[in-house]
Amino acid sequence: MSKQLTVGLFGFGVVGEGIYQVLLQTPSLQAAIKRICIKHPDKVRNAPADLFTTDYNAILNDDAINVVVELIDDADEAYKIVTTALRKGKHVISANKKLIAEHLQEILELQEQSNASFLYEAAVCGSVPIIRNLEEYYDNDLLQSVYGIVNGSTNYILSRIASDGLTYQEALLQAQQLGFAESNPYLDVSGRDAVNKLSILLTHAYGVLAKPDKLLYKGIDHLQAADIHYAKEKGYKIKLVAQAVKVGANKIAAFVLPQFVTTDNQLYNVNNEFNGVTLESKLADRQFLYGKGAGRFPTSSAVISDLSALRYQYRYEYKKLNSPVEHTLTTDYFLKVYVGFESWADINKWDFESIEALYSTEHRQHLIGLIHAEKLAEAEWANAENVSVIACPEAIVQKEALVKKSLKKISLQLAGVN
Ligand SMILES: NC(=O)C1=CN([C@@H]2O[C@H](COP(=O)(O)OP(=O)(O)OC[C@H]3O[C@@H](n4cnc5c(N)ncnc54)[C@H](OP(=O)(O)O)[C@@H]3O)[C@@H](O)[C@H]2O)C=CC1
Ligand SMILES: N[C@@H](CC=O)C(=O)O
Repeated sequence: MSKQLTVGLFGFGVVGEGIYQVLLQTPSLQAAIKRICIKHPDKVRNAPADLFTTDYNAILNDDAINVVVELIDDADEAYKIVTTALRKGKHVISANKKLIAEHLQEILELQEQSNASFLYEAAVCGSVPIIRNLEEYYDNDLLQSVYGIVNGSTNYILSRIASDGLTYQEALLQAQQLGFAESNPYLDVSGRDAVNKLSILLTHAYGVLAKPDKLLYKGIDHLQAADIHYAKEKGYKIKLVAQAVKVGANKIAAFVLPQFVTTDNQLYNVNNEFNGVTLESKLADRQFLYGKGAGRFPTSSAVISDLSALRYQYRYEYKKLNSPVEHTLTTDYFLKVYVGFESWADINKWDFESIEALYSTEHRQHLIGLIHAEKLAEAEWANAENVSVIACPEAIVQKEALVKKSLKKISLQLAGVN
């Protein structure tokens, strides 16, 4: 890599403008932005007008630009930019988890051919250096689980509702105003952003390439006041948790669900836009990474770290994709879940292996039961607006444990459900 990094920047929004400001104030990085490509030329910008263009080729065809930093909010256009830049042999840094999760395999092949680096630390957990940690430090055979809060907006919303009594709409609006939410916040609240990040984590943790739509996920958009109330009563917090957990020899259970978190779980104290990831490994036991997961400067810090890594020709080696110990995803396990609903017609009780508790009030009911992960993933009822699904604190129940558990199981009849 030549001494000077000459950067073509795509996007001048929350993160793009942050990078511009940080680079101006950090000459030691020896990285200068030569052009900035944006979408709307008429917007007022806090930077000289002659830097801006709406023409991709002003960056992609400029041989003096050796690094493309892609920070736009349109994953389809980002795909075109990133793949063209790699084909042209430019190094690429991106924060676009949707693009990465959906196209990683193809981009890896391109990267191989072009010999350029493609780095994306900002795409998962903002300022928290989770990707490089998984890539460089943890062996996939020793890593038992990776679980945590990987979306800042939903954590902000849930925190503000629980601690300040904001409504869901008020809290979401604040997350948008503070620059945490995606341009389309449905990506955040539906759990899609978190599952995109989980898909990326699976590659770096276990060498598993899994498209996000193959993974079980639910968001926080169907939670109701009664669910928040139940959590408070029990002393829990509700968090949107992404998990990749070994459930058998080289088999990984991976999903994103709202979850009741107990006070002894480190995630309990991860609030607002902060993210936190717990890594469990055979030798080290439990380790915890914590930091801001969204916002202008936390996200910029990860992009800057990638820029500076280019100085020493850093590339992800994807060692675990080539590891002799191959890990695969499984959906053959059970989940202990809380399900809130209005009437029995809203759900299919026969999908549950067992129901161990049932509570009814005038307006809303909820049950706690065991359901096979595949059944939960396929159940249409579980996506209905008036149905909330929340994982219990110890969510995963393996098949082997179920045999013992069934001795204690309270049947549908005993729970009063016919
Ligand atoms: N905000 C955050 O905390 C984090 C964001 N990210 C990711 O970073 C990326 C950027 O997010 P953020 O800065 O928040 O988004 P913003 O919505 O704030 O900014 C998006 C920028 O992209 C530009 N843009 C959109 N489409 C095009 C296009 N076709 N060609 C050129 N420019 C385009 C917009 O141009 P214009 O200004 O003209 O409208 C705007 O400058 C996203 O992928 C996001 O998921 C990742 C981690 C954290
Ligand atoms: N919208 C995302 C931004 C960072 O990835 C989030 O809230 O986490």
